[in-house]
Amino acid sequence: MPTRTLPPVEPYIPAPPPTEHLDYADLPVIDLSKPVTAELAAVARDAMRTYGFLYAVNHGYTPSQTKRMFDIANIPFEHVSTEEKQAYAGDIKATGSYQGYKMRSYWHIDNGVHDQLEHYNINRDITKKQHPQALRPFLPEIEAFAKHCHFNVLHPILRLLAVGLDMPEDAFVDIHKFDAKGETYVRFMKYYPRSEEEEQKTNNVWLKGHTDFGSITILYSQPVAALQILSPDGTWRWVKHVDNALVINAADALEFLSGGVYKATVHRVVQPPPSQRGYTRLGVFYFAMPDDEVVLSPMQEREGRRVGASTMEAWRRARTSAYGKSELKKDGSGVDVEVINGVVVKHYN
Ligand SMILES: O=C(O)CCC(=O)C(=O)O
Ligand SMILES: [Fe+2]
Repeated sequence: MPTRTLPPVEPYIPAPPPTEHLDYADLPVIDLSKPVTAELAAVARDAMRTYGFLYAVNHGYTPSQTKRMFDIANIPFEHVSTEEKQAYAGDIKATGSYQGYKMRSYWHIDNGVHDQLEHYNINRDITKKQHPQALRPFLPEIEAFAKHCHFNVLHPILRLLAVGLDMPEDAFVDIHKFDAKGETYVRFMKYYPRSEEEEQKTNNVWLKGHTDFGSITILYSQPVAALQILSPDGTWRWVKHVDNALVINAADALEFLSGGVYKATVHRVVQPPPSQRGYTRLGVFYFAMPDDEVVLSPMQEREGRRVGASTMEAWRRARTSAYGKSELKKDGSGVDVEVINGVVVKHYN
């Protein structure tokens, strides 16, 4: 086979790891090169039942393949003009759909302070939308990346989580088809340092505590400490960077479908520790969700903690439109609450 020369890309240089000692969450590790066995399924099940988070290793990309994806992920932020970004911005709140740029300042965080982060979101069907000029040479690699996430990570994890509930191995896989109508997508995300005033007014919160609305979120581990999860004991703990590992979390749709067994765990993004301040923070994600027409009710008879009954399409549109608006009500403990499609959704500081 002839070897293809890949288009050159400017390297993205990430921040060095933090020098501080941080209180890290102790998350279980799943080795994706191992076959689906009852033992491995039990580890995945217990992780998703208690923490709602786990690490996956040996997913099949070498460190240099992963690094190349981070280099590509930086392009939409650093090599596209503001005018061109605006032309490719998604109308997220009106359409309830993430496609294209989420520009900086689009969301309200707290006390009049808006976010300092940009996304570029790409449906796994990369032909659904046009993309900025600078990204076009890399679309074949982005498409291959989406397939890698879908078939080499998402499906194996979903198989373990189905077996963990004594369901047929493909019960979740069958409602996460690559070619079905749905919004499972790749996200590139860049956070920019904020002013001291913004830090103070938001209590150092960059992205409020939330659950993701899909089934599984896949995050490519990166060195800037900022992601925290709300642990079962009620304390926020940092997520530690593990080279070439994936941080995987359960989200709303999986909680609904599993009758509340798998927890859509609350997580947030805060100002990094002092040794990493002043750096940008680049993220690469795959946000997976069931196919649009799937009804989000328990697939087995179980006592659900939280049960939704809308379709995935209705749920994702409602959650996406609602995010980052300013007029939220606080509950007794100061947490912002809103009711979406009959389900209470909270946003934590
Ligand atoms: O940047 C991160 O580490 C997490 C971002 C996140 O939680 C989200 O985009 O839903
Ligand atoms: Fe999230």
